[in-house]
Amino acid sequence: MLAGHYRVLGTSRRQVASLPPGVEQVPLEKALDAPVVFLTVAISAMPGVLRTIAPLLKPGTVVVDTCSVKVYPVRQMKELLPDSVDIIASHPMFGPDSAREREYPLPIILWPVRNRQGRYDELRTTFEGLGLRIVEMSPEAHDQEAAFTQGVTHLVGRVLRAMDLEPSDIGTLGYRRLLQVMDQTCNDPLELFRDLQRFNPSTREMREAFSRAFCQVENLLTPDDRAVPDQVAPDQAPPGKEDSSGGGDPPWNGRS
Ligand SMILES: O=C(O)C(=O)C[C@]1(C(=O)O)C=C[C@@H](O)C=C1
Repeated sequence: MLAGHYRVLGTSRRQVASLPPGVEQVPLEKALDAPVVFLTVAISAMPGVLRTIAPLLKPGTVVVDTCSVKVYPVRQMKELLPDSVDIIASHPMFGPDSAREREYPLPIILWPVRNRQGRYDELRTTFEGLGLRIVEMSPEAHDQEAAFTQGVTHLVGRVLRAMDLEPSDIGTLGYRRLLQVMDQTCNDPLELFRDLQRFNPSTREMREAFSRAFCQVENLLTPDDRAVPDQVAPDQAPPGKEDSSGGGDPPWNGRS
């Protein structure tokens, strides 16, 4: 996204075979010479990466994290980066799969953590120029809201995958959308799922609310359903739906 407008240098411990167009792979020290350094590493890898880069950063550099949770990496950056560098927290609310859809202006969360050089507004304007929708939100507010939006989506996606759901010839539109949620979330590394749930202080509350809601919905079935026979007696079944096999569940269960 940025490569059309800026010189983008990327660094990695391994040689990256297919770089995005316009991105040049360089050694770590050279990448850290850039005026703005984006960290695109796993949430759980942040402390290690910050310790590695801290002594190499030049005064005045702006460090921008892109983690999917915000309270934890912001605390780590404040603790581990030198006072001479500025810090911006960001979370692009899209990734390689979702960015392709582009159904709406893609949102990016931004928050100026330390803005002594005053470059925050410049970055904001750059992202706006790229067509992104800027949402300014504190790390705490982000994590609370993201737990009940992105966090619950990844939880449901992993639960559906654990059920071994498969595409079906008679799949309804809703079912196909469920499979999309499953595929999109499980296409991300398991590490992202674990980190999203472990490092966001609000995801436990979300998972508890999810379990309670699941039980609540199950309970919708119990009291009344006890009055409804599991099997529909042949004389109650609609014409042509009699169970002639003499056993087993009839295909029609009285619900449409
Ligand atoms: O596009 C994708 O593949 C994504 O999974 C992107 C996705 C998500 O939709 O949860 C994953 C991580 C980022 O924090 C933001 C968005």
